[in-house]
Amino acid sequence: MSSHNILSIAGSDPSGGAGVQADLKTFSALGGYGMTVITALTAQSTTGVAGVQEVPADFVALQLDTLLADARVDAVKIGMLATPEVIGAVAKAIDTHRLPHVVLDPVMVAKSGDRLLAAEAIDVVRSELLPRADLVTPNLPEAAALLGEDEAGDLDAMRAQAGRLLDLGARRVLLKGGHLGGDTSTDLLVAADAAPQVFTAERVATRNTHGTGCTLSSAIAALRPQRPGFDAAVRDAKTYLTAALRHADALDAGHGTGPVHHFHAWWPTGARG
Ligand SMILES: Nc1ncnc2c1ncn2[C@@H]1O[C@H](COP(=O)(O)OP(=O)(O)OP(=O)(O)O)[C@@H](O)[C@H]1O
Ligand SMILES: Cc1ncc(CO)c(N)n1
Repeated sequence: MSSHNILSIAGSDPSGGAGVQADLKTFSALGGYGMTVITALTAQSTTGVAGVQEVPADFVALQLDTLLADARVDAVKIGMLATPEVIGAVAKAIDTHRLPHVVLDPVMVAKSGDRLLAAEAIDVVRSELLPRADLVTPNLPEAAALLGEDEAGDLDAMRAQAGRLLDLGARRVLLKGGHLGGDTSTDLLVAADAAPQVFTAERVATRNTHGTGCTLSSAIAALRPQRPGFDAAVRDAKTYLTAALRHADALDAGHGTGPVHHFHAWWPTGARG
């Protein structure tokens, strides 16, 4: 197979730092061919979200069915979903089209604090999407919201919460510890049928972290078809993200929380698979 088709189902971020724009840059940098189904437009910059225009669920379904009637998709990244109706349309497409390697980033709130998912939709993510995803990648606040618990404050609490997310029906969970602080940035991968794995990277000293979550989940989706399993895809995706964070300060894309840099000259060609 010459290339892999990677589908992003997500919202648009005009600043190019998050959403489908970040996803496409990531797919390209890692040797995938990117496709998109857009769930919402945001009016957004590095300083915040000024507005959200949701795409009607039947039009999300039409985008999915039109694309998937024609094209093979090798992995899927799901990001911003906005409404319960859109979640329903995406869940249906996963079943109807038997989508492979589904990576669910349960986006709820932007770095700026603005809501990207209706509060009443959290229950629907839990019941409709968690069991359909091959990997779900919550940050600490998202895991807490899905569980209806307080945020984990250390690695032990992360282990316990990741286990409870498996109990809710998730197949694999990558619980991202970026919000814990400290000198390192530690994420925990758990699955029902494998020992937990800890992925630790140096914490990059930058305020430009807009789109880290989008980038990580997209990198995992892009790499999964090129790797033997999710653990190898997560390991290499984290390496990619850390490098993209290291290059973030070279950009000049706004005055707030700037984006990470998908500059692939530094990504070793041999590692692209
Ligand atoms: N300064 C940093 N240096 C290195 N890695 C980081 C840094 N900040 C975050 N990360 C890593 O980036 C990934 C995503 O981080 P985080 O937990 O903050 O996700 P997020 O809140 O979902 O991001 P987003 O707001 O873009 O959705 C994780 O692997 C985390 O460990
Ligand atoms: C469209 C979009 N998706 C996801 C995020 C998460 O950071 C964002 N800020 N904007």
